[in-house]
Amino acid sequence: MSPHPDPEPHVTTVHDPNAQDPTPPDVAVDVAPPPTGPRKKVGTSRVMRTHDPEGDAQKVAVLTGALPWLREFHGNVVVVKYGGHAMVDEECRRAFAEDMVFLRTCGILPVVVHGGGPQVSAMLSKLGIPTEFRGGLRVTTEEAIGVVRMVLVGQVGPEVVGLINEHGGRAVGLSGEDGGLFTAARTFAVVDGRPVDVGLVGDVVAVDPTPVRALLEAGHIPVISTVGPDKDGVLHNLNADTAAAAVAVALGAVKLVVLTDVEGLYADWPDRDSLVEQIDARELAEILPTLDSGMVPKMAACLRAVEGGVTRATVVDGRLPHALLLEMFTTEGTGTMVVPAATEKEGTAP
Ligand SMILES: Nc1ncnc2c1ncn2[C@@H]1O[C@H](COP(=O)(O)OP(=O)(O)O)[C@@H](O)[C@H]1O
Ligand SMILES: CC(=O)N[C@@H](CCC(=O)OP(=O)(O)O)C(=O)O
Repeated sequence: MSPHPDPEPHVTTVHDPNAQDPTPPDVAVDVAPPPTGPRKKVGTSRVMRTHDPEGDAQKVAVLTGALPWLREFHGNVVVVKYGGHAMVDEECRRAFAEDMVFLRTCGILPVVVHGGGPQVSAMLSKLGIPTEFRGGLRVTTEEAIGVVRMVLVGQVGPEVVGLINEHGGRAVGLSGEDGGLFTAARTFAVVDGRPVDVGLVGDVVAVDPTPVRALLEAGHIPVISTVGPDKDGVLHNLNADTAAAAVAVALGAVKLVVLTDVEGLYADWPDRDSLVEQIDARELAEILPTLDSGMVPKMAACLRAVEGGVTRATVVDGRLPHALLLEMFTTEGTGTMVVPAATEKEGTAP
């Protein structure tokens, strides 16, 4: 994998934080006090320091290496799509929550759009309602949409909010039905190049970011559940990748990070040697029709984001604790990064 392009100190972002997303005022984030670390106590009060010059040099390199990225992202929105498959492991859930609090504490504005496909499937099966996916989208009947809403808005959303708050964040949940956030329009899946009816599944055709901006301004971490009404008020099931891309574009995010259960995009799935590190929008658009179902909404979302002005969209392995921090604050990054077509060879902006 080739490294991410080096950040330049003079780099400007496409997004003007002062115009749209004010840097939070001194946000009160209730984080735990810094740990004192494994220091050796002698007697009752004296603490002896062990010398580890190599370890110290590594720590300094990590901290100073993060500086250009901190500068780049500070005051800007980063949309994080937290996939249902990335939520299962306890350690990864904790790491995800810590990462959200880390970003917010650094003055970056994370907005979480959560999935919950496996959790919806589990509930449907518990209720004896058959379910299937076509072209990566759940075929959603009138019976199923109630369950989708119940699971995403009533279960998974509050769980993600609770998780972040347990780790010192101030997350607030909202769904596409709240404050006119999403307007959906019925859409189709594409299977073998042909449109296929999947029932009450919508594309996000309009986003009113006002409620999300209000939460950001008040110092919160918005956590969005992806159901939304169409213009007639009929509730639709929205793929979370698609919705995350729409939110990222509407908020002028600098970055969309999609956390999933695979290292990134494999050009020749399932050949594990074919992991793509970087791909530009033009090439992605070409290969999109050839991809397998799970990756289609994900890569289509990344494409939509960068075509809509988001500087970078990345698919990252959410099973790796703190993969998001690695992706955002190291030059090497991790996962698959989608960049706008025009900047493919430039290699300067982070
Ligand atoms: N070309 C590909 N590269 C990577 N993963 C792929 C590819 N094609 C299909 N997949 C599958 O897509 C899955 C991710 O999609 P999905 O299960 O919908 O994730 P999530 O719940 O995070 O949205 C991967 O676990 C993998 O099994
Ligand atoms: C239309 C459609 O497929 N909606 C998804 C919404 C949840 C989702 O996208 O969850 P993941 O991100 O975990 O896959 C579903 O019903 O499963």
